[in-house]
Order: sequence, then C-alpha cells, then structure tokens
Amino acid sequence: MKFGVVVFPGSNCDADCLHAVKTVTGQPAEYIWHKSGSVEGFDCIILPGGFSYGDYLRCGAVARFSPVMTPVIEFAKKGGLVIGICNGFQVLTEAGLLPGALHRNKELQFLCHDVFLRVENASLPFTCTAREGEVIKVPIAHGEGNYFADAETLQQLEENKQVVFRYCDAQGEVTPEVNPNGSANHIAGICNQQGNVLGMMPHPERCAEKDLGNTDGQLIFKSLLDFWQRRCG
Ligand SMILES: NC(=O)CC[C@H](N)C(=O)O
Repeated sequence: MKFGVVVFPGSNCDADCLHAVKTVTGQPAEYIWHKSGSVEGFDCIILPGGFSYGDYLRCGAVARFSPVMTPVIEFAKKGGLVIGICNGFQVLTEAGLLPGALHRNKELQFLCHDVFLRVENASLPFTCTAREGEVIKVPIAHGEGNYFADAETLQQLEENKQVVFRYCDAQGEVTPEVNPNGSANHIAGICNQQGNVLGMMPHPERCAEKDLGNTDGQLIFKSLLDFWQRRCG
C-alpha cells in the first residue's frame, strides 16, 4: 500500500504525516508536490495540515485550485482513499469532496490542545480497527475548525453515519462544555457518502508514537492498512 502526502505552499504537517504513516504502517510513503498533475501509483492520499497559501481568502480556498487537486478529485470520485487533516479537511470542503464548511472557532481564537473524540462509525477504512463508541485523545491546532452545515445536510450526515468523530469528554459523553470550537453536532470529522473520503480537524499524526506520549492516532493509519490488506489479501 503506497501513501502520498500532498505538499502545498504553507503546509506544515506534511513531514509529520509522512513520518507517522510510514512508521505506523511500515508501508512506503512519498510527498506529492502541489503542482503535480497525477496521483498515479498511490493507494491513499493525505492532505496534511498547515496554512496553505497563507490561509488567504479562507483556509483551503486557494489550495483547492492547486493543479494536484484535479487528479485528487478524480481519484476520490473513483473510490480512492483520501484523508484531509485539519487544513486538509478545509481543502476537501472547499473542493466539494465533503459537505459543509469550517468557520472561525466560536471564541475567534486559535486552539492548540488535546481533545477527546468518540468514534461514531467504526466500519470505515479509516476506523475499522476501532470499536464504535471508543474514545481517543488527539490534539487540535486550528483557528477555523467550527464545522457548519445546513440542517438538511446535518440530518443526512447523521442518517448516513457520515459523522466519524465527535468531540466528547474522557468518558465519551457529548456535553456543551466539550465542544472546543462550536462545531455543529460536535462534529470533529466526517466522511463522504461512499465512505472513502475522510476529513477531520484533530491531528492523528501528532499522537502516533510512544515517544510523543500518546499513540491514539495510530488507529487511523492502522485501520487503513488493515482495510487494504483485507481487500487485497
Ligand atoms: N493545523 C492546521 O492545519 C491549521 C489549519 C488552518 N490554518 C486553521 O488555522 O484553521
């Protein structure tokens, strides 16, 4: 299984993503430059976090028009596995691969701390090694992570089990105090209807090895490998 990590001007989690995915899965991973016109040969594309194009206009709004996004969109539409983490999630909503938008955090401040997430759908390529309702601790680091979608879209997301991660407390309870950025329905991560595109604001690559004091983020990378091996094995 080969992973590709897209590098936009202003990406700053690309190296962490490449390191985490290689270390956790033991699989090959390479950078994909934003000017690339192809994603051929890759089995999973990661759009990493950062400040692509300086967050000008809106986070992800310029990156969405990078040349690489044409093959990424095509790849996703054919069922290819795509994960957008933080700025990558913002790029995916701007590109129309995921519904809704990420607004400024409710307190209008950049937030950088651990949060607890409840796994709401454990039957996806990104979560298949998890247990539904499992609680994981993962750091957030964003200024615009306040997930917004209209009522109809939110209803569809809930009905189709497209809400993948929800902000919760350490026990898995979803209460108003544990919604760091004001996201609708406490949404921290969603997938598309087909389940092959995931966007999430928290950073699993920042908590994927023992030396960092937290390995909860491994779940996503391990699930991808498990899914791939079962599908191709
Ligand atoms: N870590 C990130 O990817 C940050 C995303 C974006 N620049 C924001 O502040 O919301």
